[in-house]
Amino acid sequence: MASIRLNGITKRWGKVTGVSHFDLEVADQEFIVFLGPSGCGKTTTMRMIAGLEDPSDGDILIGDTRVNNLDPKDRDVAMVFQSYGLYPNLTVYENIRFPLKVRKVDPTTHDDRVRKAADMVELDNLLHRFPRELSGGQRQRVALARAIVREPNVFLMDEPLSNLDAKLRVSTRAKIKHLQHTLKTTTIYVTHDQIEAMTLADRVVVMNKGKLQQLGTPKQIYDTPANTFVASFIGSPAMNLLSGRIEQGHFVAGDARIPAGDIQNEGDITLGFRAEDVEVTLDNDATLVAPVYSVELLGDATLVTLNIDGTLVAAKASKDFEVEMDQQVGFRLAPESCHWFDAHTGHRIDG
Ligand SMILES: Nc1ncnc2c1ncn2[C@@H]1O[C@H](COP(=O)(O)OP(=O)(O)OP(=O)(O)O)[C@@H](O)[C@H]1O
Repeated sequence: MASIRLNGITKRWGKVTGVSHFDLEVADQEFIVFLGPSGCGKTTTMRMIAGLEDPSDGDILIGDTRVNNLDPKDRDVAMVFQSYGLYPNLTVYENIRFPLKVRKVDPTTHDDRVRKAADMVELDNLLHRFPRELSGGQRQRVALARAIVREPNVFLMDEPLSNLDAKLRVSTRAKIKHLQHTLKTTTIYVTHDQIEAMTLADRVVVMNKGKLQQLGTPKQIYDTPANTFVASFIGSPAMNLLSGRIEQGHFVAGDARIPAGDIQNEGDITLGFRAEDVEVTLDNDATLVAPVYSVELLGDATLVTLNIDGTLVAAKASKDFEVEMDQQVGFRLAPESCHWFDAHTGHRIDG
């Protein structure tokens, strides 16, 4: 078991900066997810922790050891990738056993360890098969078992679910969460899927353009996004963002006027609010009225998109809410559900 510390990690290739001054402390046994769009530096950061990439600046510590100069094999981390990386000519059993042979682990323990790891990912009756005889989900479970069998200090997982179909992704996600809970191995998991991040992580690291945007529990990131990037990246649908200004206690955008509560910042501002915090209504006394742009039945709710002065705004209504396209519907938003962001920097303003 181990903690991980990144102090001012930077990675440059010539003029390209992949990761910039990145600081992070991961507690022993913690499950950390790196989340961000393609190219934000998630994989590069993870590869530096694994030792597959040298940082241009900064220190990496696993436990109390500075590992910058250690080879990957000496860092005691096990990686699981999107592409499973299995040996096609070895059976499932031998694939799982492989890291034990490479590390010259006492051969008398191999059988026990392989079977235990296979059992954890429910592969115990497929041990004789070859990778070509397995489904994608089963192959990914072999890759997981091969990481587990080593009993490493740290798991590094890079988009391990990306090649699986939607249903398998959900069940394998639950398996990974359960495994980490059982094994209590410090884990860093890379994804661009915010649902994966929110469901798996103890804490999420949101990244953009090589920089850390916010570090927090899924709830902190969802409830108090640090800036408009995080606000627009987390949640499904993402937070609505409207540009406008504060005038006499109201947020004003075009003809729209929304009560703004206690916010003091007169002038340009960005208003953020979540779809589930909007009340759509057919009553006459709504804050404002706007035409319906689209209606989507989600099963447990109806997603109504309104066109507020050219900006599309998502609102979640009950599953029984019936409304037609282009119909005018009312919109209400409680001031306590408003998030405020600086119009220029995008940083959160606490009202
Ligand atoms: N060997 C390299 N040489 C130059 N630039 C690189 C190299 N590897 C990565 N980059 C750049 O560094 C940035 C971060 O890349 P990285 O692979 O870490 O992103 P990512 O967040 O993992 O993206 P994805 O989700 O697409 O895998 C990108 O702009 C990428 O083009």
